[in-house]
Amino acid sequence: MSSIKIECVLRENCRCGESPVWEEASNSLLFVDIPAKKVCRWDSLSKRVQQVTVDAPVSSVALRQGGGYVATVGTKFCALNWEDQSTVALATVDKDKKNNRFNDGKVDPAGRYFAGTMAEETAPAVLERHQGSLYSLFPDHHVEKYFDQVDISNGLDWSLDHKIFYYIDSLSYSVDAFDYDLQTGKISNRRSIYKLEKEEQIPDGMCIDADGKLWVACYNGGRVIHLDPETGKRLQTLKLPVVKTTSCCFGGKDYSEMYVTCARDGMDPKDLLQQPEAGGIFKITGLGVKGIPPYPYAG
Ligand SMILES: O=C(O)[C@H](O)[C@@H](O)[C@H](O)[C@H](O)CO
Ligand SMILES: [Zn+2]
Repeated sequence: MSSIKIECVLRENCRCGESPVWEEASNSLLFVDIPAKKVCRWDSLSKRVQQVTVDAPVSSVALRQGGGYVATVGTKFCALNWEDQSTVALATVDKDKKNNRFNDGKVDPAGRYFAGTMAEETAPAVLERHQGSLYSLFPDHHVEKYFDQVDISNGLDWSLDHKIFYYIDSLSYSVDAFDYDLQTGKISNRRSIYKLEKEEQIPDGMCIDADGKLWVACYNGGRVIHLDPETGKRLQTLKLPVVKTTSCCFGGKDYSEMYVTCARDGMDPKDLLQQPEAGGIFKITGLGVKGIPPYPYAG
């Protein structure tokens, strides 16, 4: 019998922590604080955090084949050199939409960096609707656009056989699936596989586990829900002591631990007093399921 343990391992006071990614080579968790324009790297052994500050909101980070990282900064896909703290733009999207920025992003099993955009928020989940699009940066640095009319482009991952792409547009309150062609990176046949219940609030970041099941962080819901994408059933709910849970990934030894990010922005002083760990990094152990390593960007 495994017993689930949920603990805050880092009190980072992120305004909006997001995009947790495990880097096995350094035993570290990478994540971003979007409005603070920071990419952070928490060493799970030394418990120290390093950070790189960039010049625009940074909404996701990913590993890069051959070393270093890639990140979505403002409306740019960028390469990030940790040593000299420099970023180099690889491509820019939404040039005609000055109020847009990237949001969540993740690399597909073939090494393409997928990320979507949204209009900048005036308050959490308050924004001009339908301004976002979903894109991917191919290894040769060209960008493909999949669709527009997105509200808040969020969680994404791929099935273990690479034949399905899972995607969340937060304000649809739905987890969607597409058929996925790994060779071409094309998506088709969009359908909903899970509609959130009212108390689950807003679906945000997401990851897949080694059994092919999904874990979805629920913003304002203070939880991560465990979904079976084949039956559309919720299998489990993990409740956290913070309400603005934003994303999750597996990491640690053999990817047996789950890491969860969360936000502080949008909380009033009373809530912040009651949730002193808001904006921190949570580790969940004893889930009895493992994750899979993140794919590195191949360009
Ligand atoms: O992290 C994100 O995905 C958005 O940038 C955040 O602002 C919130 O999560 C969003 O408001 C919830 O819908
Ligand atoms: Zn998000």
